[in-house]
Amino acid sequence: MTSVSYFRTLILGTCNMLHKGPRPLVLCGPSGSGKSTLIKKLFEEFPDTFGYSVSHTTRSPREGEENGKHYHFTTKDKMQKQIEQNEFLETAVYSGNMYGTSKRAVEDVQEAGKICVLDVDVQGIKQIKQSSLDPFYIFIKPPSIEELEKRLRARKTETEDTLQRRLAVARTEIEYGEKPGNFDIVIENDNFSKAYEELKKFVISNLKQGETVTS
Ligand SMILES: Nc1ncnc2c1ncn2[C@@H]1O[C@H](COP(=O)(O)OP(=O)(O)OP(=O)(O)O)[C@@H](O)[C@H]1O
Repeated sequence: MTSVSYFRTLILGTCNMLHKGPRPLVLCGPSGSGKSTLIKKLFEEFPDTFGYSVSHTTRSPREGEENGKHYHFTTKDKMQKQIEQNEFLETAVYSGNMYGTSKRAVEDVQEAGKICVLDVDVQGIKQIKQSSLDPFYIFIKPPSIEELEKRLRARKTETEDTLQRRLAVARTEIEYGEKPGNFDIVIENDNFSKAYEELKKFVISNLKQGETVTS
């Protein structure tokens, strides 16, 4: 059996045995480290296997964004109430807007029989560690701050100001990411194909382990 077909079979088996979705994957890493690119490739290769949890936000929808698909658009009052009722795994504030991942959003993916993938910052990781989610924690590390700067400049999404802020945050995030025990695996994204293969191998081998334990 090829690794791809084994992977598909394996996940279905795990779902049936545990009566709930397999453990989610939480990816973390500095802005520009390559999380979105790695996740995109994983979704392209295994379109039926992984699902992204839909985050909540209090910001206004941008053109083309659909409620429930790109985000769950909500109000500050409503989101605050839900946070008080412990309905969120993690929340953060960026540019005055609230963002967060609800427990329901993860369950929706799991109930569809998929592995839930989350992309969160270090603050989110610390909050998720206080929850009962029990995911695999994956840190994506850039080869160096200089290379990170190069990639962020090439991406052309940042102003000089946001770039400098992202680089400053990146230093503390890398320190947290490299601290033993904080993550199940640290993947250095120097060569993209190599980093992707490492991610895939980690996911497959951990699901294999789960199957051995439960069968
Ligand atoms: N191994 C690599 N070598 C060269 N460029 C890469 C590599 N991996 C990713 N990139 C490029 O680096 C840029 C940043 O990657 P990406 O947008 O995936 O980062 P991110 O961690 O998701 O950032 P953010 O948290 O800001 O969304 C992109 O333009 C991507 O194409």
